[in-house]
Amino acid sequence: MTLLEVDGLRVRAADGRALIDGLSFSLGEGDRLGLIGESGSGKSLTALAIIGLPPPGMKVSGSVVLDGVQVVGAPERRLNRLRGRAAAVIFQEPLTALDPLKRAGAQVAEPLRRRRRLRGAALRHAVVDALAEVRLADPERVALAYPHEISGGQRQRVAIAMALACEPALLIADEPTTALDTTTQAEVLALLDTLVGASGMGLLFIGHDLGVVAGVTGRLLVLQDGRAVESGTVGDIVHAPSHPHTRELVEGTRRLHDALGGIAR
Ligand SMILES: Nc1ncnc2c1ncn2[C@@H]1O[C@H](COP(=O)(O)OP(=O)(O)OP(=O)(O)O)[C@@H](O)[C@H]1O
Repeated sequence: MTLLEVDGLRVRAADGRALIDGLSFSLGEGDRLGLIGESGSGKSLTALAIIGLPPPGMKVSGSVVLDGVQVVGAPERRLNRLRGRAAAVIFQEPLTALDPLKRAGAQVAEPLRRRRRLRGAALRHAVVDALAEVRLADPERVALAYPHEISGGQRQRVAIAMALACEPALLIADEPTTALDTTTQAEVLALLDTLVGASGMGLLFIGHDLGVVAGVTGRLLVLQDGRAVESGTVGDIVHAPSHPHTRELVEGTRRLHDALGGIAR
């Protein structure tokens, strides 16, 4: 079944500029798609439009059907029921998702209470289990910590636990590792890969680094100035990029890998 069908999506700024211009793609249940493009190409706006949360003043048109529901123009009540369950988002900066004034455990508890109707001791156990599932070494301690008391990597794991607690059909990961150091980035990517694989949820993985995006998805959509310029499998795109912008992305990644290889030697 189709989980997400984006058709002719257009997002305009308040001054009328087209920031997303006629974007179309679809994702089936359990599918993975990488949305790749340079900074400002419209990746985050696409994610926000999918969950019906465009920045204030922007005008969205076209069609986004998420889990059978038309998101564009839907009333807030309908969207609220859809968010979390149909699609949950992990943002680049985990502090976007976390409330600085609430302990991590209390924040993970919210979706568990709502989605699985857990209460009391069962809820407390489920919170610790959810934190352990994202490989937090000391889940009891993390549950009692405030966001500023844990590291960036731990915060992102808590944000992932919150997203997964919603048991979404689709996980949208918007540059989830960009703010992390390289080692933590690799660990969090491997974790996402494992958890998404185990749950069978769909994944829309957004990034600017071809090496990172290709590590978790087999299919790519390349975005430039709000338009899709190329799509295909990672193999096709890496070996025979057809659009000049895609060629630049591939060349850029090759140069970086060569340079890093040089340092390692
Ligand atoms: N709240 C906003 N108000 C006005 N313009 C915005 C807003 N958010 C994004 N834009 C503009 O929309 C365009 C696309 O932005 P978007 O954040 O989707 O890019 P991106 O590809 O996610 O970039 P990055 O990789 O840097 O996060 C950019 O030109 C940006 O300046």
